[in-house]
Amino acid sequence: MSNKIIKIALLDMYNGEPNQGMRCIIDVVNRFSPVVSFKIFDVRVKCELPDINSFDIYISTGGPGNPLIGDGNWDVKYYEFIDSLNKWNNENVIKKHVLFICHSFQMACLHFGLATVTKRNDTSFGVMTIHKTKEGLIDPLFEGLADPFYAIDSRDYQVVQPKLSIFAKKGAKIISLEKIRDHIQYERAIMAVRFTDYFVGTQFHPEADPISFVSHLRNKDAKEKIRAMKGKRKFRNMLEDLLDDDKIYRTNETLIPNFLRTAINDLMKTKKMLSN
Ligand SMILES: NC(=O)CC[C@H](N)C(=O)O
Repeated sequence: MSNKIIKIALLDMYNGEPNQGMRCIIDVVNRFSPVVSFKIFDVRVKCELPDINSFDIYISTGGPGNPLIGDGNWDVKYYEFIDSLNKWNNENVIKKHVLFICHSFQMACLHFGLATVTKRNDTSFGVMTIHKTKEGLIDPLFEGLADPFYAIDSRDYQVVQPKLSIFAKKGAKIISLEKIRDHIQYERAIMAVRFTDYFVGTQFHPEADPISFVSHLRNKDAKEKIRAMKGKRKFRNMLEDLLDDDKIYRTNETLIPNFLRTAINDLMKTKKMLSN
């Protein structure tokens, strides 16, 4: 790995399965290449986790399957690693910044005891509207995004039933929610949480770009499944949403860049402070 100032660890949670997430995350991270370098860790297949002393920023990806179940090995090590990052932040001036995406977000919510994770009645897949909460309106992660904004969602599970007393005790905040579904009696799922000043997570995929979505639809079975699920008109509307500059492109160009910029600025400031 090169000597660039800021080191990013990508925690690959895809369990060896083909996915669009890794390419999209690498694409966004590479926009910061003058100042950052990155290394990938295969958490679920190889049980790989980084050395905490060697990396500044961590992005933990989405992944397949039930977030409540691991193999008793990688999941235990993963949770221990998250605890060690948290402990580090409580004890050190130079902080470790972490972004949890989708599967990792669900696991983090469970681990911190903030909410329940249940299986949805149906798969959520496509371009969704994401609503900022009052806290979300002022969170730097969403700066430059409208309310609501748009994101790609791809999941069978949901984070629901927040334990508000635990949120209050830990200082965690719900920063976005699912769309309001008037005619359906379901609880709105939690779509993003600020766990601490340095840990934040989203249920949706902020890394997704329109190309990744279209590539997924080149698989005939996937396309048919989604078209059947949504109906022809909604499916076509979704394709149109993909081309809109203010929707998926905007989220891709804004959210992870906000996370990285905030983290890089903080790291440069504290590192400089210590070297003075
Ligand atoms: N894309 C994802 O990370 C999905 C998360 C989880 N496996 C679910 O189905 O809800």
